[in-house]
Amino acid sequence: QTVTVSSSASHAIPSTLWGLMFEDISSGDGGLYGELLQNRAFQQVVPGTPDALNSWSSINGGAISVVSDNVPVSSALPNSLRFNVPNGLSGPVGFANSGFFGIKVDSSWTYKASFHFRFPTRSSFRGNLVLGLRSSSGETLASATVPISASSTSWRQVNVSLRPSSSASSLSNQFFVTVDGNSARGQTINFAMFSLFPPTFKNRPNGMRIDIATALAGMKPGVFRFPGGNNLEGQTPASRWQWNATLGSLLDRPGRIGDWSYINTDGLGLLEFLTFCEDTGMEPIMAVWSGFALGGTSIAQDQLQPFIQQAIDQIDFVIGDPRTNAAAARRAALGHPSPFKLNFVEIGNEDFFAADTYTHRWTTFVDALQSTFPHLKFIATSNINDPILTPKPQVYDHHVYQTPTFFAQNSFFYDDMARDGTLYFEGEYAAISTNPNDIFGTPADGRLPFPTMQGSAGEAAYMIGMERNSDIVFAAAYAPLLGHVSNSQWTPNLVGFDSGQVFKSTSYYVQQLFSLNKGTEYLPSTLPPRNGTVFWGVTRDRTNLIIKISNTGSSSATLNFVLPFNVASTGIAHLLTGEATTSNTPTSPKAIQPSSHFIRTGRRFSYAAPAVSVTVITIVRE
Ligand SMILES: [NH3+][C@H]1C[C@H](O)[C@@H](O)[C@@H]1CO
Repeated sequence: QTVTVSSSASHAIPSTLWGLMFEDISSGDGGLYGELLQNRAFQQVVPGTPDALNSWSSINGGAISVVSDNVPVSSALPNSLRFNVPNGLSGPVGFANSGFFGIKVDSSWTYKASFHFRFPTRSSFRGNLVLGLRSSSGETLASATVPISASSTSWRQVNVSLRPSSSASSLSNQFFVTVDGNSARGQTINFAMFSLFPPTFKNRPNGMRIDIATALAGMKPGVFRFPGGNNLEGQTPASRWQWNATLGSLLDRPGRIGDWSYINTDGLGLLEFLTFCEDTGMEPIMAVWSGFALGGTSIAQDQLQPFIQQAIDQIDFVIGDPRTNAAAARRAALGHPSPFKLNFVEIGNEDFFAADTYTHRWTTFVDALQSTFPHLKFIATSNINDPILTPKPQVYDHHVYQTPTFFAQNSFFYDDMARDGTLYFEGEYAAISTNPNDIFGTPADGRLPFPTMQGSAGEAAYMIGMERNSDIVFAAAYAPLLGHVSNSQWTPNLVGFDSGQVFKSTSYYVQQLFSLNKGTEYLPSTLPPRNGTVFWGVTRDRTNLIIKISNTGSSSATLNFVLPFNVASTGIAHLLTGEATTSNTPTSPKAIQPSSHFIRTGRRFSYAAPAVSVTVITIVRE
C-alpha cells in the first residue's frame, strides 16, 4: 500500500482532542481520591444496620455501633460511631477500618490521620487513645498516643501524622483506634469524620492518590469530563449530584447515594475536580444536571427553574466574578479568586434515554444558560440530530461501546458528518465485548474484563478516524477511565488499580501514544480503505512528522510512504503489539508494553506494521 502525504495541512489539531472522562464508578472513593478509609463518616447509612458499620470491625471486644448522634459533629454528618468498653477486658480494646479492600502501608510515606470524638457524658475519666496502622494479623506498623479526658462533652478533633516503622508486604492492613481495656472499662466515646490520607498529588490537601493521578497525567490529557456519566443523574432528582454539596469542609459534605450502588463521600468534589484540571493542564468539560433522574423521573418544563438556577450557580462557581456573584465568592473564599478555564458545559448525560423530555429540557436549560453565559458552548447528549433540538446544538456528545471489529469498521464514522458548524465530543468509547449480539453482557458472553490488544487496535483505528476529522471532533475520551480490580461496576476500564498499585491497560498505552504525539496540524494522505484492516494518519508539529498506524488484521502490513518534503533518515517507531486477546491484568500487569526502536526513514520509506499492532512513528523534519 503506498501512502502519499500532502505538503499542506488541512486543519489544526485541537489541543483538547484526547482527554479523560471521569465519574465515580469504583474510581473516585477508594481510587483517584486519596482518602484511605472506607465509610469514614457514616454518611447516608441507616444507624443500627450492618451496612452502617461497613469496613469497620471491633478489636478485642470493643463495642461499636453507628448511632444518630443527638449532638452531631455537624449538620451534614448526623451519624457517629458509638464506642463502648465493656467491663472485664484488658489490653488494647477498640476498632479498626479495613480501607478500600486494603490499605497500603509504605514506610516512606507520612500518613495524616484525623477524627473527631466526644464523651456523651462528663466524668473524671482520663486516659490515652492509641491509633495507627496495623497488619491484619495485629502487628502494629505505626502508632500515636493521644491523651483524652471526659472533662467535657464537646467535640474535639485529633490530627496526627503516622510514619510506619516498616512497609507491609501485604495490602490487608487496617487503621485502628484503641484504649486500655481495663483503665477505660465502662467508658463510652462517640467518634465522627475519620480520615486517613497518604501523600497526595502535588501535595494537595484532600487531594488525589499519587500513583493514579500520575498515570492519568502521564497521558497529557486535554480535557476532563466530570462528574458523569450516570453518576451525575441520581436515581431520583433528590439524589442527583449537586455541586454545592461537594464543597468546603468535609464536615459540610453529606455525601450521596451514587448511581453505581454505593455511597459517594463527595470528598472528591467540584473544587477538587477543577484543581486537578489545573494541576494537569486539562480543560474541564463540566456537566450540569438536566432534569432527568435514572429512575425515570423527568422534571416538567414549568418546574425546571430551581434546577436551572442551580446550574447557573454551578457555572458561576467556576467562572463568575467574586465581587458580584455569591457562588463565585465561595470559590474565592475557598482560595481560588480567579475564574477557572471553562468553555464547554454538558447538559445532562446520555439523554437519548429520555429524548422525549430532553426536547423541552434542552431548550429551557440552554435558553437560560446561553443568555447568562454567551461565550460557553453547550453539549447535547441525545442522539445526533434525533430528536431535533431547539436551539440547534453547537456540540453533540456521542458514545459508543462496541466490539473491536466495529471500531475498525467505523474508522470513517465522522468522514460523512456534515460540516455545518456542529462540533463533536466522543465522550465515551471503548471496545468492551467480542460478542456483537451482546455488547453489555458477562465475560462468559464475550465481555472483556480488561482491554485486549485487538480491542486497543480497534480503538486506535477509530481514533485515527477522529484525528482525521478533528476539524469537527474537538475531544474524545475512553470510558470508563478507572476501575478497582477487586470491585468494579463496569469492565473494561482504561486503568485498573487496587489499594497498592496501578495497572495500565493496552488501551491506556494507545491513549498515551496518541496523546503524547498529537501533532498540531493534520496532513492529508492517501485514505486507508474504508473496509480495510489497516489505518493510518499523518500529523506534524514544529519539529516532527508523526504517523499513526493501526493494523487490526492478523497479518503484517507494509506501508510505503511518499513524503513531499525532506525528513531525517532515521525515525523512531513506538510500537504496541501482542496476541489479539492478551490483556495487562493484575496477574500479568506488563504482558504488553510499548517499545521504541529506530527505523530507516526519508522522503520515501517503508514500514511493516505487525499484525494486531499500533505504531506511532516520529521523524524529525528537516
Ligand atoms: N453506561 C455508560 C454510559 C454512562 O454515561 C456511563 O456512566 C456508563 C459507563 O461508562
